[in-house]
Amino acid sequence: MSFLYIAAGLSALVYALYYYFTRTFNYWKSRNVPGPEPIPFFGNIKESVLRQKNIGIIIHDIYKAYPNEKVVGLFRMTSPCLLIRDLDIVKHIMIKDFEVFTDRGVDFSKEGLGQNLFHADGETWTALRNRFSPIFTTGKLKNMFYLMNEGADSFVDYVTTECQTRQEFEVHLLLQSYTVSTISACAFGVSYDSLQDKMEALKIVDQVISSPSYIVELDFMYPGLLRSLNLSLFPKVVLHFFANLVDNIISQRNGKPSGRNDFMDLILELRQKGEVESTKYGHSGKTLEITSDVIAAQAFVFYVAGYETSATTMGYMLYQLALNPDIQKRLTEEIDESLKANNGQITYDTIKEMKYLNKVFDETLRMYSIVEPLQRKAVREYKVPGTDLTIEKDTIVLVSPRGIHYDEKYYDNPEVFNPDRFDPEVAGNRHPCAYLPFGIGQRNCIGMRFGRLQSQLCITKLLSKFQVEPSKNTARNLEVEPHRGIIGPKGGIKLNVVPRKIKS
Ligand code: HEM
Repeated sequence: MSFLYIAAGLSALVYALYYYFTRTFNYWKSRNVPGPEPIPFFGNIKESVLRQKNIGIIIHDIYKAYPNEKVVGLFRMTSPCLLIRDLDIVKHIMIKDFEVFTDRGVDFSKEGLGQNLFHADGETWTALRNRFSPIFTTGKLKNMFYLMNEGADSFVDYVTTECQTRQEFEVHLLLQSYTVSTISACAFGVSYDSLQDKMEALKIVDQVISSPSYIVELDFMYPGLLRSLNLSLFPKVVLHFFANLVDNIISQRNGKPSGRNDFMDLILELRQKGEVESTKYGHSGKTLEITSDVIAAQAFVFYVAGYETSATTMGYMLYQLALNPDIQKRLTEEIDESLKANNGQITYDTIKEMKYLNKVFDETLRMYSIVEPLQRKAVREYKVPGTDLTIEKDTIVLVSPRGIHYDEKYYDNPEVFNPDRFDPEVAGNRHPCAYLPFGIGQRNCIGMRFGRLQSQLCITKLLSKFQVEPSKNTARNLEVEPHRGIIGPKGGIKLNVVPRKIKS
């Protein structure tokens, strides 16, 4: 008898759980929005939750499966969200109707580094963006260029020494040593004594950030939970690391700019000036005091967003150059000419003037856009233009740059690496939302110019002395790492780095 009770109790529990974890699954059907069939608990992102596929690849697969749809309804766990495929709707959401989509929808505890530009929403984001935009201007970057230059020179010295004993490198990791040192110098004025120290610091922060944590999935299941429980996306060790780093730098500089012109100086300058006038990103209605917490949160986001994105872009770029020697030759010729014309010096302006370098860079990010998918949250009800659909307040909308970048409607033979797609006449005829590696609109990447500059400078210096070639271990079919939140090569990128025979 008791067996029957237990069996009945278990069945009721299973039914209750099944009901709970499928309760929303009629959401898109009832609104006539097409989309893939969700499965209990996981919705449409099971392989991402099980760390078998990167979330960016899953969203790209969904994009491909609905070639004739403007929008597709899907479920991240049990939460409905809408994938936007149509570029005119993308333009409305990201640019024209931005006031409805100011939020990214991953807001969390303010004390837990949540007051950073990437994750903050609402008035905090508006105030932060108004405040911090002035430190990313061309003038400020030019002042910082000397710091990047030093970093690139010491990186090339390091490669030169290493090349005496080996040819093959895992270039993704190698390039991270450069971006970590550059971002450390440009953001915090930290110069480590040796490359080994940099790699150690990188490993610690990187391991902590990328170690398996299911807090993101918790946020998918219960949007807003993290903020209401005052939880952070990041472990305490990361919070303490950045809080201590910032406190030390501020006290070393006596709370004032030191003249290094790095980000920390610029933030301290802002703090001295008091409130900013600019309201380009809207009226926040609230004043934002630049406290140590706010500085630590920006230091954190500049650090994380600054090293990995650029190192990954450069890694993929070298990979494609190794596989396409004609393109590498053309780029090397441009670099050699530019160096010759400028007495061997590379400046901010010479980088900007290297047209082919810029095209190779753009084509790399077309094939390998790093931040996938883009995300916004509707802050109020919204009628989706060109459809009969009205989305509710708090609906998350997604855009798949990778889906768009590999769509034959916008790019012929998208699997082929062809920098000439970015000839100004060709690129100028494309829809403004057909190329989105840095996002688009008012909430696009604030560090775009910094990321381009540090990557292009490093590639220029490296290719002025070395060439890259496939090695016997170079993967012909690079897979995307499923464990990380952004796009990156699974197992790294192995290439031979060979000193060039420079003609005298
Ligand atoms: C190749 C390098 C980089 C790539 C591909 C990249 C890409 C992106 C993308 C796609 C976004 C989201 C934009 C959107 O939702 O519309 C973003 C946001 C952001 N990026 Fe970057 N990024 C790069 C470098 C950097 C660097 C060097 C920094 C800082 C030093 C940085 C800081 C940020 C910040 C703070 C945001 C959030 C902006 C906001 O919400 O207001 N990024 N980035």
